[in-house]
Amino acid sequence: MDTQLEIRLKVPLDQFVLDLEYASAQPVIGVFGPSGCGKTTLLETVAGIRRMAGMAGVIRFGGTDWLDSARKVNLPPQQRDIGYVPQDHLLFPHLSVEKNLLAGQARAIRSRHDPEATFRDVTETLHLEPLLGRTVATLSGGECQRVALGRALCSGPRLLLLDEPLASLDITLRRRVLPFLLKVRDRFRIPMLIVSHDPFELQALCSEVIALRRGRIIACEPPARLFTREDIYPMAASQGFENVLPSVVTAHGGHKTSVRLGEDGSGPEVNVLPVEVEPGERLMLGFPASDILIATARFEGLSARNILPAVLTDIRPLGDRHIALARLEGGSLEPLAVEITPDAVRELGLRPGKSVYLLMKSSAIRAYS
Ligand SMILES: Nc1ncnc2c1ncn2[C@@H]1O[C@H](COP(=O)(O)OP(=O)(O)OP(=O)(O)O)[C@@H](O)[C@H]1O
Repeated sequence: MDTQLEIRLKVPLDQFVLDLEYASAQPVIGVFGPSGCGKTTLLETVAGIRRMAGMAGVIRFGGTDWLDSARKVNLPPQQRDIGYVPQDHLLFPHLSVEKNLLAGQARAIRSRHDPEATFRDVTETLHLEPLLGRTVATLSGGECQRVALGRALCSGPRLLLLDEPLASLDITLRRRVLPFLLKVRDRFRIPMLIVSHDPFELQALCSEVIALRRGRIIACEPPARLFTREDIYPMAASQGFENVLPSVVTAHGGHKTSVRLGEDGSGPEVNVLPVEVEPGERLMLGFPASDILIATARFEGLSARNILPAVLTDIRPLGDRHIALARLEGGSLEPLAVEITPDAVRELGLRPGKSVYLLMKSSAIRAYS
């Protein structure tokens, strides 16, 4: 894959220097890290909104230099072909949804796209048709986020920059708006750079995640691998860690929905509580690391509906617990993180390479359509 985004940057801040070297061809890149580590500064610098004294380096996207301080190149935001959705969405509150979307379109600088077709596509993908005549001031938080995303898309961007796209929403609403982001990713296939402190969102959306600490990259990996690292997991698990896996619905009815894990549904079968979906549709599943049990034998007479053979790939001490990484048999999924006590590790003789079963109650698995 050719490098799409290249960043070599030094930006002096209050307490430290944002100091990065990064190049990637990944389509959807996440930026993760504690508050104040430089995530928004990075995004705003890529957008061309943040222009600070002492800033030096190169930002190149798709072969175009957006910033090259040595050559005194620093394109203004409107020449960078970006769609930027800031944390507080900055919609025009007294204008209708339609006018807000058209304002995005008016900002398009070169028309590589058909603005009317894009408008139709965006409103349909984000289910904005019923809202077009409403003024923004009357919308809910989740609706505002969808409009802000729509406005950014209507400008026909080559790169979407999203700053904590769901952070202003409560957890229930966040999980309801996330599927729209997934639809945007899959429908428009525009590269994205997404700042978020939510490992769930980043696992669901991104192919690669950068972890920052005090302005420096401390890790850069596919999300499932990044969040299960010993130095990242405690940060990612502060509110409980969920393994996120895509799946394809195989059957729906009665008291359960059955899916097969994996983007293409080639992984093992799992049962979840009933969800309003049709066979063939995709579901994003969340498996809380603290709700998965490990067994060394296949016991009979358990109420858990999911008993999946797996192989342990690693066991890592993390403070008062251990995390075991277990690769499910069948398919090519990343290993799942399972929280377990040191006593259980010792008494069950758990070690990398050991074959085990993962036990999951259907009701412990969260499904998002
Ligand atoms: N204009 C500025 N001049 C100097 N320092 C700044 C400026 N803006 C922000 N900073 C400092 O840079 C650091 C990074 O801020 P930034 O907003 O990029 O962090 P963040 O990771 O996005 O945080 P959060 O998750 O809380 O939004 C902070 O210590 C902040 O005080």
